[in-house]
Amino acid sequence: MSVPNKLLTLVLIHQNTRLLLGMKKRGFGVGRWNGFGGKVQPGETILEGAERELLEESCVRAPDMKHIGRIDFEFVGEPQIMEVHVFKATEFEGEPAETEEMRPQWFDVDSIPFNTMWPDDVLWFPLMLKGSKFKGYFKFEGMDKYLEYNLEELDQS
Ligand SMILES: Cc1cc(-c2ccco2)c2oc(N)nc2c1
Repeated sequence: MSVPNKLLTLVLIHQNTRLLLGMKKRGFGVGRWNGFGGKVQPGETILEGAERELLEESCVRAPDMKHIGRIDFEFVGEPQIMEVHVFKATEFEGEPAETEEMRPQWFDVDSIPFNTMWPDDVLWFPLMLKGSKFKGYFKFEGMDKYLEYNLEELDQS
């Protein structure tokens, strides 16, 4: 019996040579820098979920966020696939501020702290930064290692 995918969002704010990441303070992915996001709730669209999580986790709004990719994450031994929808924004309203969930910080795009991020990021962040659309799949065994992956850059035309 298969289970439906778990829908999640991930929002990156990329302004010229700087990228806004957050240090996850608790829960899933704690101790890693990542974009802002989380579970899509019943009754909201994926975009609404992305906007809500960005505001909750960083105190900023990004009305121009665009859907740039989807990455499916499977964990060995877990039936439910995490379907992560990635959004990118260049403009934002408000001031990034620490919340219970996240401690925001700006990074130069040439100094992204990949060693304290999810191991898949080093593969798809370059696509995100250059403005590509992409579709990915990673099979994780535990939190620190993926056994398989595929990553496809999609045509913009
Ligand atoms: C397995 C996994 C999950 C997520 C995630 C959780 C919530 C939103 O994304 C990731 O995010 C990144 N960058 N790699 C990730 C791997």
